[in-house]
Amino acid sequence: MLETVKLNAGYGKLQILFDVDFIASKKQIITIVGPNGSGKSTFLKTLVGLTNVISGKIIFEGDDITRFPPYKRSRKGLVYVAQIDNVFRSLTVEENFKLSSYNLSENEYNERMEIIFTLFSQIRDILKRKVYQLSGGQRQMVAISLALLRKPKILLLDEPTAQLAPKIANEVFKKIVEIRDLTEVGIILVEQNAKKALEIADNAYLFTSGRVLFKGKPVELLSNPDLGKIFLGLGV
Ligand SMILES: Nc1ncnc2c1ncn2[C@@H]1O[C@H](COP(=O)(O)OP(=O)(O)OP(=O)(O)O)[C@@H](O)[C@H]1O
Repeated sequence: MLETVKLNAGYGKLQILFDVDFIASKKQIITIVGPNGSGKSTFLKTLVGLTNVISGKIIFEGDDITRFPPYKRSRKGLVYVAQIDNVFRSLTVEENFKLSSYNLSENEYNERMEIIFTLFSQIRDILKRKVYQLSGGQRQMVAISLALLRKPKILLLDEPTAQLAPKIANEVFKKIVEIRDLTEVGIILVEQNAKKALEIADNAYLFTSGRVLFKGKPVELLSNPDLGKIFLGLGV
């Protein structure tokens, strides 16, 4: 469904990603792990059109979208949730929803909100609250809900559990699993919290220095002493 072929990309002339071959499908969680600075976020940004592609291809649902502007990719269903500043903090939760849905009919809006309320039942109770009053976990749930409002086919999550307490982080991971199981959405998950993110994944990638060092089943990564210890600090 989404594929990159020998993708080379970076910022201006600075190349960060080298020959990245990658595949993601609907109803799957693909987790990308790797040390700091290995290009994980840059890869997500490249998928949504925020970096400079030097060569290679990005294919989404049969279309070559390598040169598409970001808005076209989003309209096609590639929706990115940034690590920080992913919500308007001075607005209420409901105002954030309304702003993100300006192009939806009332029916479409209500339909999608029902899905969101099913997945995130507590959102109903915080609709009138300003985002800056919410906990980190609630804020992250709102950010993911806003992305779901845009009817993604593939959701790109950049460290959704960053700065969250372990218990709250676990709730976010649970929600990510529910999104996979209850919708058709595919999820590409970039995480520092490698162990947990690999445990919920269907497939895994390990990036180092902008290259794919490993791709395969997460259990192989979790149980590989060299990869786990050296790159992920898993202590296996
Ligand atoms: N806007 C930018 N302009 C130039 N270089 C950048 C920019 N953003 C990131 N980089 C560089 O790209 C490299 C990869 O960074 P990236 O954020 O993609 O890594 P990462 O694997 O997501 O790291 P982390 O886990 O620390 O978030 C780093 O060397 C970083 O300094």
